[in-house]
Amino acid sequence: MVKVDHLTKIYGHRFNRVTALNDLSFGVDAGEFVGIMGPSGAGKSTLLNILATMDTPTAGGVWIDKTDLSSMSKAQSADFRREQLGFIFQDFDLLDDLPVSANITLPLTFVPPVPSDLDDRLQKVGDLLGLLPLMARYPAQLSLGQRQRVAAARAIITHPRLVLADEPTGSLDSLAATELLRYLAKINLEADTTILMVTHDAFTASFCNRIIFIRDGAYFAEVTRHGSRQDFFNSIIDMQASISGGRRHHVDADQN
Ligand SMILES: Nc1ncnc2c1ncn2[C@@H]1O[C@H](COP(=O)(O)OP(=O)(O)OP(=O)(O)O)[C@@H](O)[C@H]1O
Repeated sequence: MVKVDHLTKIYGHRFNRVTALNDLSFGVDAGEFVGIMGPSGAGKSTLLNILATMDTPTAGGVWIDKTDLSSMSKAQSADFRREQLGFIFQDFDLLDDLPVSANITLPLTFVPPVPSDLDDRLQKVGDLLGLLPLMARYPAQLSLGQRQRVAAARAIITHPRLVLADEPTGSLDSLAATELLRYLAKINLEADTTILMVTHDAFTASFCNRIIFIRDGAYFAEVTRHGSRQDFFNSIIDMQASISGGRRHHVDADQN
């Protein structure tokens, strides 16, 4: 589904060069919920920007469902972004003047023709994300967690091949974060949506099926969930400790 192939991104010129991504390769299968972790400056945002077709690599390439991102013009990239990708970012980006329902359907009403099954899709994502009672409200009348669920609904109403999430729980308290993560796991399972999520947080990452760790722009290691979420959480903490050369300390995944 996603192939990141020897991806390198160098910013700046000559005396001021920063290698943000350094020959990074990995793959993601359809239906996976993959987390990307790594220390600050590891290249996570750079990777996400390239996957989102917002930036281009210096070398190497990315394929999403057999589409070579480098083969597209700017206009094609914009269409690809709108039609094939869904985005969930930390600061929701909802339009204050539109009710929840119109915020969710925005990616489908923005560029005509509006699909004939718009109401049906709205009903389905509203149901999936527990938003049906909130459809007539405006963003200002929602909690932060509810707003982020609206953003998640908006991200999947187009039936994207891939959802890219950047610290989606960053603005939420732990209760709202847990709720959102349960919904993301549900989207992954029930809507059969492939999700790639960048996060610093081991608790957030423990809702994924697999975590890819990057350091200094290069692949470092990965951890796959086999047993309980608590075990997976502990493995993530271990790997975070080893990536930063520190010692591990386990805490309870549900009290983090
Ligand atoms: N536009 C840019 N120009 C020059 N250097 C950049 C630019 N964007 C990022 N970098 C550098 O590239 C490296 C990777 O940055 P990136 O933002 O991808 O890391 P990150 O893993 O997302 O970090 P964080 O966890 O702190 O958000 C860093 O050294 C950063 O300073």
